[in-house]
Amino acid sequence: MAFLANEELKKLLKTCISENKFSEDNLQNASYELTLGNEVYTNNDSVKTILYDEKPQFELKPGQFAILITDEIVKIPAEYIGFISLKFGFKFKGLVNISGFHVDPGFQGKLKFSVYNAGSKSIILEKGSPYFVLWISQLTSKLNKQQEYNGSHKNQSSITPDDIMKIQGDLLDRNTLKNLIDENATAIELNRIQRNGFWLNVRWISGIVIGLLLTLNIGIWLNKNKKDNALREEIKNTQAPKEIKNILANMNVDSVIRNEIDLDVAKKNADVGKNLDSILNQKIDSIIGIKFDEIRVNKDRSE
Ligand SMILES: O=c1ccn([C@H]2C[C@H](O)[C@@H](COP(=O)(O)OP(=O)(O)OP(=O)(O)O)O2)c(=O)[nH]1
Repeated sequence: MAFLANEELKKLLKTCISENKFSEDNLQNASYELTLGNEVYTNNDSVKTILYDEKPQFELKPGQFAILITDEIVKIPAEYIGFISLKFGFKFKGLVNISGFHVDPGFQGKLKFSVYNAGSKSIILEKGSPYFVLWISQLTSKLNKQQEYNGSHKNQSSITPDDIMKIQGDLLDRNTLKNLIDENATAIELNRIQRNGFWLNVRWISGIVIGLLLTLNIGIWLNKNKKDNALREEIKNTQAPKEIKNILANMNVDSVIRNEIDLDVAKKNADVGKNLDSILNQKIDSIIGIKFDEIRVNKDRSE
């Protein structure tokens, strides 16, 4: 068994590459370069893509699978065997040949390649460009008719629905995974920011509410204190006996609040020329009267 060199290869392939598609230009270093046909299928698509002269290219994104098919129909006679591969230049870009590497004696048809872009960038492929390499080796003896290839790939000429169904679907390749992780990380970050914002608002609002309540309470307390002081001042200035004044001095304004209202009424109803002191005294007198009675009752009880 020996591999055919350029001259033998040329002689053989002139008849074994059909439709006069053989070109001497494609003979390279004891191999023949096969070109990309007009069909391609990538795993994210629902159907295959037809390439034509106006739109001869397609993009194979990182992490995508594709089925490629040669333009040439190859026939391998019964005393030969073929070996196939991708050209190094495209392998170097990350294009990996997943499919097999041999062509059986007796095979006839277009060759299909299942490829994967393992690189980090998209690979652009174009109809009619030479991406595949074919070597042919001569067997030690010719196979008989029964031994020749007669399998399911005989006379394959296009990418079939069955081929498509075998690789169809989104794959969780590293780029898809990276995108998913990035999207989730962004969603989590947004969620965190929103939650922080919410609690920040809650803190701000509670701070404001607590501040307002404190201010209100302090205001009420100050007002009450002011009133207490005013009442004490009134008591100090009134004509009541000293003993009563001393008792009243320790009283809280709350305990005389009703009288305070009476004082407002008294003030309102007072004649313009009437002395305010006498009005205040009126009120204090009424307090004194009540408290004095209470004190007396309590005193009587304790005695
Ligand atoms: O990457 C490849 C490998 C093989 N072939 C063709 C040539 C080969 O002679 C034929 C059958 O190959 P193989 O016997 O490896 O495939 P199979 O799926 O086992 O075939 P079958 O169903 O005919 O037994 O398919 C391709 O088109 N592409």
